[in-house]
Amino acid sequence: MRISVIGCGYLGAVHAATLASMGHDVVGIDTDESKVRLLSRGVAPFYEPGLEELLAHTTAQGTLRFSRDFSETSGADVHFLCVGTPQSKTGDGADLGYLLAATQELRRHARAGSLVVGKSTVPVGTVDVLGDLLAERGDLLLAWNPEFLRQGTAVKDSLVPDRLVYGAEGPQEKRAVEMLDAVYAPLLGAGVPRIVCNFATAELIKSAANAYLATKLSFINAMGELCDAAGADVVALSEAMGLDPRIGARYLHAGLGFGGGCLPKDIRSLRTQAGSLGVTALEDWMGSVDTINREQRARSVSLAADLLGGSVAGRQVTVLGAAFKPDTDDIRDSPAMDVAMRLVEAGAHVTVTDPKAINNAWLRFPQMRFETKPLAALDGAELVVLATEWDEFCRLDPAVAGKLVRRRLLLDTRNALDADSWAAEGWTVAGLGVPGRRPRARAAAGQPTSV
Ligand SMILES: NC(=O)c1ccc[n+]([C@@H]2O[C@H](COP(=O)([O-])OP(=O)(O)OC[C@H]3O[C@@H](n4cnc5c(N)ncnc54)[C@H](O)[C@@H]3O)[C@@H](O)[C@H]2O)c1
Ligand SMILES: O=c1ccn([C@@H]2O[C@H](COP(=O)(O)OP(=O)(O)O[C@H]3O[C@H](CO)[C@@H](O)[C@H](O)[C@H]3O)[C@@H](O)[C@H]2O)c(=O)[nH]1
Repeated sequence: MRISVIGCGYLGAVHAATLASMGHDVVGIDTDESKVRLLSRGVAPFYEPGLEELLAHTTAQGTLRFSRDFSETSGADVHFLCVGTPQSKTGDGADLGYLLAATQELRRHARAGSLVVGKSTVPVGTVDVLGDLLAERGDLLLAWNPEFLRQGTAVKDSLVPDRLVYGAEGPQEKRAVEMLDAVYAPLLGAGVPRIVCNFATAELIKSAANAYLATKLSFINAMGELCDAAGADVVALSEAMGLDPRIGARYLHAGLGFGGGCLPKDIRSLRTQAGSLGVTALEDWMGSVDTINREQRARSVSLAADLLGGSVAGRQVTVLGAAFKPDTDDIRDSPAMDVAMRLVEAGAHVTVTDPKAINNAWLRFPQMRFETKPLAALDGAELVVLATEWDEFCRLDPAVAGKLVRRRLLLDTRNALDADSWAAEGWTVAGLGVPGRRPRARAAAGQPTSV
């Protein structure tokens, strides 16, 4: 099929490349000239494992191209809206300005009978607003197909998704579903489940999924606070809980909490939606999830001060990690950068290192020093803070690191390192929710776990 993808950021570029790899003829449209220039050469404008190979292949074989010119959408049968819906500057709701602008442009160029499909994450009711905009044309179809990919595994998540959700309604429903089935034929053929529902349900499925993940994370982090107060160990607690298949171990990893361009803004948007629709229990709930999450950043900074004898002022602190999670260069609402900034504000001299996110971070945070090599970043540190659990940091040799630092103090905010081996090299290791820090227990399948 001929497809246009409007908005080629972390979501759209991956979506465009994976659709092209499935055999579709795809044009990606973005207003950002530098992004379009890079993508057109088959170069990814951000770090996402597997994307560059896919882009290089599909642009070279001619099934994928990029443009700033909206008129290029006129040949497409299906258009995917993938522009940003960031938190609005005036409140916690979503800023729909990019989505409205893109829809208006598309209305001018899309050919009769083509299908407009939203993938951006939106507050419930947005599709109706876009539907009204498109209705002025009278010959375009509309569907909503929220996206669930995660950065860092976005290519795999797009090629092997857990499910496909189609929001479709009214007299257009049958045709919209047929067209989406044709787009996703290889995935459906491989057995990916498909759920067809109305617009409001499709919008809310996406919000609910992110809110649930965030809830799980804030729950375990609140339990971590309780563990700190009670002398218990949240790592063992989480592991034991996660072995119950009704609970599951994923998104139960306690530590610094969640960040990124999705979960934080999406729970705030859901909070606003719940408030405006009078569901105050959910509004309060989302508020608590957000508050607990933010508290992990403050707790980390106060633990850093405790480790340094009460204050970080004037101390040399190395923060391992800038990205909001491993395997991405994205620093949007990054817990790591938040902690680094709070340490700077408390008077510390902060050096940050990250395998991929330094280029995004150094322009925005001139108050700190950046190093691309972790060993160089450790030089002279009085405290090391692990804030993003990149493999490269988890593999650091505590003996080698110990020779570079001034003091062997480690705050592992992700509870990701093997505390025993660091302690064996003379390091004092602290973490969130692990007051009497013990090594992480790893349950072997079928064997009893002792912690
Ligand atoms: N990042 C993810 O992992 C992910 C996953 C699922 C859903 N989402 C949702 O997808 C949407 C996009 O997120 P993102 O992370 O890709 O954002 P992003 O900021 O990385 O990308 C948005 C892109 O849209 C472009 N753009 C803005 N206005 C435009 C216009 N009028 N016409 C064409 N292009 C325009 C921007 O230049 C940018 O490249 C959001 O609603 C987000 O919540 C994101
Ligand atoms: O056990 C865990 C798992 C994750 N995180 C943190 O949670 C945040 C979000 O992680 P993840 O969900 O893997 O990344 P995203 O790429 O933000 O993906 C989320 O947001 C996307 C955008 O809406 C959705 O499409 C995905 O389904 C949803 O997982 C990161 O800061 C992680 O460090 C933890 O602290 N502990």
